[in-house]
Amino acid sequence: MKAGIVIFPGINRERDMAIALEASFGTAPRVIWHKDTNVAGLDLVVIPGGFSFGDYLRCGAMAAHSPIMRAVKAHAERGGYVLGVCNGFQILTETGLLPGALLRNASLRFLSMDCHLRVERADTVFTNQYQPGQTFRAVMAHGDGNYFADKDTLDRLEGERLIAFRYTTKAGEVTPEVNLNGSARSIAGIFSPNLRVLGLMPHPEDLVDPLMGGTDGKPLFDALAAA
Ligand SMILES: NC(=O)CC[C@H](N)C(=O)O
Repeated sequence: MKAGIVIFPGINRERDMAIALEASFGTAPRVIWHKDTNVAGLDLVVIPGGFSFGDYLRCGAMAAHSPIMRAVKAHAERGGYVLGVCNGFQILTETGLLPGALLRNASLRFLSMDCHLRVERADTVFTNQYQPGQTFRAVMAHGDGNYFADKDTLDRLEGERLIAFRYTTKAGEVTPEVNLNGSARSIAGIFSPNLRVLGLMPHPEDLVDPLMGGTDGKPLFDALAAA
């Protein structure tokens, strides 16, 4: 699978994402500037985290209108893979590739800390190297990670099994105490209906090497590399 990373002004997590992808894929991802207009030849488009356009207006709202996003949308409509992490997830919701929105954290504070994610389904190209129901450690670093969608959308996401990850305790329990940003139904990440677009707030790329303090995020990149 050939991967590329899209960069917008203010994005700052592309190096970490490139290192994580290269460690699993064996080749460096293509780097694409937001003013480019095509993603031809790529199987996977990754939108990394950061502060695109300084988080002005709303996180991800301006990036969603960059020229490259038309090509990313067409790529997704053709059945291509897309991964959005943190600001990347926000950009995917603003683009309409994933439903809902990421609101200001319930505490109104920027949260920078470890969390545990429960794997809600492990039969996807992104998650098949985890076990269903398994928890893994990830790092959150965001001001606007409070996932919101209306009740019908949340019911549909649950009914169609499109919730990828939930914030839980290490033992896998959903509790309000560990849903630190206040996300609806403790949702940390969701899939598109064809399971080829994944957006999540915490950063799996932060834990892909023992030198980083853990490798809990590596199975996600290994799974993509093996697809
Ligand atoms: N690490 C990130 O991508 C942060 C996303 C966004 N700037 C926020 O604070 O919510």
